[in-house]
Amino acid sequence: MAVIEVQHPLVQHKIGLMRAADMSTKKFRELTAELARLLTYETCRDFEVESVTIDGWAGPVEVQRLKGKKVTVVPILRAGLGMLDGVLDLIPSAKVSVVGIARNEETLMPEPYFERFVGSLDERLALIIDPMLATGGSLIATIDMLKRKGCAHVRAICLVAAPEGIAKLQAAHPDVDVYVAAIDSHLNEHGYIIPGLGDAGDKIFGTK
Ligand SMILES: O=P(O)(O)OC[C@H]1O[C@H](OP(=O)(O)OP(=O)(O)O)[C@H](O)[C@@H]1O
Ligand SMILES: O=c1cc[nH]c(=O)[nH]1
Ligand SMILES: [Mg+2]
Repeated sequence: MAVIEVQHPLVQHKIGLMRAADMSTKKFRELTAELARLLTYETCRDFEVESVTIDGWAGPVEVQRLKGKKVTVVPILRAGLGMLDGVLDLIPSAKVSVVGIARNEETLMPEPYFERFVGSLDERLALIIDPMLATGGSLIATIDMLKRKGCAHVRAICLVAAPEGIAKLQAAHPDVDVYVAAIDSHLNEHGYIIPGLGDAGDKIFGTK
């Protein structure tokens, strides 16, 4: 498993902006979508292309086309929804599978409450999206669900990850690569990432 911390200056600038305490819901949501777009660009870097000849303005021209990779994006409710439009901007033909998981605030265990997957998961790359990888429980539970449905190729895109969650994910699913804007220092006693972003779901939806 690899965790790719994307070092692009735009990514690093925007994740830095997101750490400010006094940020409006509108701004936090916009930055979440922008980072989702930039991280998707990196996540698709190794997608296969093929040469095809088309009619160009000056005659036949050889161009590169994506080799028709089947993708399902998998937002983890709620916060993952904040990244969905950004990902679909770059992969507009992707199907969307939705997983609802709430982390129990006392035990920090993931509590799944919804799942709706598209068909042919065995033929698809699943691209899980969630801004926060903290203990790793929510992401691991989502990968477990996808694999039970026959999905063999999974990647994840997160904005911020904690070392504790990365280690747990690595042990549970060594085949899954994760693209992140930042690997932060540690989790606090409530399971929040430090320095982190705070509660991403609340910030995206304006709750609390
Ligand atoms: O790695 P973990 O320890 O599992 O924590 C990360 C999860 O916690 C947050 O969701 P939350 O459960 O707060 O739900 P929400 O998106 O509805 O706010 C976050 O969006 C992740 O899904
Ligand atoms: O830091 C954290 C940890 C879990 N969920 C969040 O939204 N933020
Ligand atoms: Mg939350």
